Amino acid sequence: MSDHELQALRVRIDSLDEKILELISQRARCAQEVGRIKMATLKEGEEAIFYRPEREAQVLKRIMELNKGPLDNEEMARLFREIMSTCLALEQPLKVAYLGPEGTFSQAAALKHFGQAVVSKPMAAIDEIFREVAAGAVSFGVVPVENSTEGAINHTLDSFLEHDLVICGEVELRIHHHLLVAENTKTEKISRIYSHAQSLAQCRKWLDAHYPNVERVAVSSNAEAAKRVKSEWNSAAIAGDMAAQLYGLSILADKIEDRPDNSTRFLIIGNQTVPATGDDKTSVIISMSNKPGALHELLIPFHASGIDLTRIETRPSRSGKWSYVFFIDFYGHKDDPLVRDALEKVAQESVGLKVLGSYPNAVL
Ligand SMILES: O=C(O)C(=O)C[C@]1(C(=O)O)C=C[C@@H](O)C=C1
Repeated sequence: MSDHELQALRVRIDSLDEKILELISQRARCAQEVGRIKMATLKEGEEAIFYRPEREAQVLKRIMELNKGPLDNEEMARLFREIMSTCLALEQPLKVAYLGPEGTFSQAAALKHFGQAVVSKPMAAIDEIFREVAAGAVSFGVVPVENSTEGAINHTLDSFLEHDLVICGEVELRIHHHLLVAENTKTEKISRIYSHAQSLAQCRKWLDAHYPNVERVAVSSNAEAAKRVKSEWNSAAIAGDMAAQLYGLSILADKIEDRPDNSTRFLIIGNQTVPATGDDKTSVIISMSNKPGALHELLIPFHASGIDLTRIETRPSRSGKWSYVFFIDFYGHKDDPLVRDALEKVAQESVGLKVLGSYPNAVL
């Protein structure tokens, strides 16, 4: 390519950037106006709801449908995710709690779901995230609920039994673990590997093959593991890209998770119910009396209505020895007539039914 052609393309890019800038500014002014209308139309005692997950899901899906490349749909949606995130911050900056410290996969999930313009607040434990949201100190919380390799995150399920919060969204994150070392680590003398117990489990086979005799130490988070390695010359950490960058560690071995599709699903918890988008999921907790065939009976109404269940987990109910509750996720919104019918029947058969929330299927 000649200098002349390069120059011409750069002039074109400058002119396109000017148009994009003008359009983004116009869009931001529209969002400000939306914010003003939301405030002006409030009834007495009502609080303005600026964040609208159902609308955000629609915007992102529409962009993916309209996109003709060369950027792929996910990349394009991610750009719009950030534009919307900054537009929302003009209406009202969102505060979101996640499982800290900084650099955890939970923080990555929060930023993936809400965009970089949120104010994210690290919490020390899952239960604290629930409490922070319940107390109104933050608008939303992001909690891990299941991992494709290791299964349910029981702390999160149990917290739903203790708090009255609503699930307003979900986000799935591909989890790539790396073996990280600090500048002063003697890599041939590593005698200890720190990580969260879940991450150690997700890399078990790799560790057995490469570091069979090295002590594995479970700590409260991957980011905490990364932090510790900074000051120890004989240890390494298993954590992700964010932690590596934040704590200035280098990657000794990358993508060491045993399963290449290793992913974690996170839930967004808050206080606001979300209207239907036409592509939603619902999560419920059901307790049944302790009798033979209880689970079968509970599933009949879902089957009869053709509702597609995506997950069932069982947890001790905490209200009696050997009694259990079922956490069930399925496609559909609680206001869909078919879902409403099925839930009415389930309520009749069960001892207790609690709808944790209906929310848009994860777009990104
Ligand atoms: O449509 C709205 O209600 C808006 O506030 C605008 C907007 C956007 O930028 O598109 C911003 C934040 C909401 O979460 C959803 C959408």
